[in-house]
Amino acid sequence: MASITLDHLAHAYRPDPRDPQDYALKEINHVWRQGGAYALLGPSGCGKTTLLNIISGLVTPTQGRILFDGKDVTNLPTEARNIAQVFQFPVVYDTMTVRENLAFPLKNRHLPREAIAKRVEEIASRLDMTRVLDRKASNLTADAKQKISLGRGLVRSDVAAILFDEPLTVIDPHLKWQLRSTLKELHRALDLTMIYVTHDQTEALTFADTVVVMHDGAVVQTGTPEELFERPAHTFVGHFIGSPGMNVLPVRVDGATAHIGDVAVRLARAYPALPAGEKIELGVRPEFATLARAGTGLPVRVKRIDDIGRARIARVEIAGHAAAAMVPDGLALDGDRAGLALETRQIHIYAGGVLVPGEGGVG
Ligand SMILES: Nc1ncnc2c1ncn2[C@@H]1O[C@H](COP(=O)(O)OP(=O)(O)OP(=O)(O)O)[C@@H](O)[C@H]1O
Repeated sequence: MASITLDHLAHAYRPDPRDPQDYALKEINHVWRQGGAYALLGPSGCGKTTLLNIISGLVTPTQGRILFDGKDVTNLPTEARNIAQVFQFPVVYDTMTVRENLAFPLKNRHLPREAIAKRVEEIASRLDMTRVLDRKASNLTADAKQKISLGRGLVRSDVAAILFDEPLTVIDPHLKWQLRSTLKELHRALDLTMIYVTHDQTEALTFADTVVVMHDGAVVQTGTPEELFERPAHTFVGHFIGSPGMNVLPVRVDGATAHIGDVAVRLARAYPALPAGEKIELGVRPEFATLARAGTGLPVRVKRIDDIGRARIARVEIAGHAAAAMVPDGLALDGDRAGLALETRQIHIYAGGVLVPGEGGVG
């Protein structure tokens, strides 16, 4: 295992990159801690695979260095990096048994027979594959084959890191849920550095202690699932994480008051120095916005109410802008007029999409 440092790393596929848009991966500085469980989360095309390929050595970055435990590996090939990888689709030897498949990476490293047997049994048991250990891989389902791929990634205890690239794509939805928890348990038990690439927020948030969110080739936030939820560093993170995502409303801010059209909203902090020329927005998650009787809180019009099982969500309009809010049990509405109560401390202000910390704590 190793800590992995990305030092001023950037990558452009075109040979003559000039401006930021030419980079598939914009400059990133990051340390993947030894033993950490990380998710690399972002929509299709945001640069996740490019970054993963730089870590594994399949792509040499245009700029910057990559260090494993302080040693520069930027120009080392994949074989010299001691990385395990699990891809979207199964990579297994069909003619071998499950046991032989799992043992293969260890045999290659010339581990003693007893050590191999013990480790294979352990990994098979954790993946619930003990019963099929002596079956040929070719006779198994796609799900089971992908479990073998996961096992082959996990079986070596000496790897610098395990990289998972959307590993549950081919897995049946029911089993997917179970495997997500299994991977989390395996991380705790095996003490390996794991980097899990996905575009699925549920997968990222269940697996990772730290989530690295990417958007348009750049890392927009690195944090725990709680931090991403409670303090999105970018409006993209607010939108992308959460269901429904964060409300983002254009505002004019005057000290510790935001104005959404002619509706004034009191803020917990003051914003005396917002950059001129940037779009200023207020962000508040629906979970911190509660519908109330008309005449209390901020005036809104209710467009519709969606029942999403665990909660009822009101789709409202505030000063002409759409927003979502929670509907408390027992609230009786009179027509489409209602009030909106916002949790002041959970309101964030963004300039050009980026969180502005604000000053002091008002109220
Ligand atoms: N070999 C390549 N040559 C040129 N451009 C590439 C190459 N590979 C990726 N790109 C471009 O780089 C950008 C980032 O792609 P990348 O595959 O890293 O994103 P991703 O987040 O992994 O997306 P996906 O989940 O769809 O694979 C995209 O605009 C893509 O078109």
